[in-house]
Amino acid sequence: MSTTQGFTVAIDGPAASGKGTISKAVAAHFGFAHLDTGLLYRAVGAKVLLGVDALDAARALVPDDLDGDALRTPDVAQEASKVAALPDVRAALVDFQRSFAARAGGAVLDGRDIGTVICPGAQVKLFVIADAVVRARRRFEELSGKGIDTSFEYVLADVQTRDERDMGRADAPLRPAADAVEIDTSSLSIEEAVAQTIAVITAVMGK
Ligand SMILES: Nc1ncnc2c1ncn2[C@@H]1O[C@H](COP(=O)(O)OP(=O)(O)OP(=O)(O)O)[C@@H](O)[C@H]1O
Ligand SMILES: Nc1ccn([C@@H]2O[C@H](COP(=O)(O)O)[C@@H](O)[C@H]2O)c(=O)n1
Repeated sequence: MSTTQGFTVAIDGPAASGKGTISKAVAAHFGFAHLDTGLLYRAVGAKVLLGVDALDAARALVPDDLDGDALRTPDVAQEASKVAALPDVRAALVDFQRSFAARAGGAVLDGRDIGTVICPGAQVKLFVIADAVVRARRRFEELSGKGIDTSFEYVLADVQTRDERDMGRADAPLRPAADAVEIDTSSLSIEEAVAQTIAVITAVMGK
């Protein structure tokens, strides 16, 4: 393939599986733009916690709402996964994600339904998984490192509850696209996971 115009990499997977870390590194490697679509749902969830109606919040979302460590807490994550089960909220966020994917120069989007619903025509689809205890340990260490007061048990419960809700919802449930390549990061270093992903993308670009 001689151009990256409209080249889309869709990376889905359960909570804290490493998809954001991989996406950022891959975007930097290829010079693609990156959108962490979980931030859209987290931003809506954070507004709901402040008393705003979920659909109003989704419709009024602006890029500035997607910044800040305050969106990274387990409480906001839980609310994000509740609002993410509302079809109207999901529908309100589709155009923004598809416009991002279509931008010139290539794009990486990570989330839960990128390969199945948002960008079913993506040139590369990955499904990143890892053991739940490994994921919770990594996320707990990340949050502790940022000074966020939580416990491993609380983080594990957050990850497991969200996975169940995300897989069980009727609209755009978390699942791999039929043509997704699975990457299990349980016993991979970040460098190994990124290298595997770059190899998959490079192989597709060379076709
Ligand atoms: N292969 C790996 N080895 C060790 N730590 C990792 C690995 N991949 C990711 N991590 C760490 O695990 C944590 C979760 O990773 P990351 O934020 O990329 O997951 P995510 O799937 O994007 O999460 P979310 O569902 O919240 O969007 C981070 O602290 C990250 O540095
Ligand atoms: N494409 C997406 C992305 C995210 N969600 C929901 O948001 C929650 C938070 O996402 P993180 O990636 O930041 O963990 C997640 O649990 C999902 O409920 C989604 O539905 N679709």
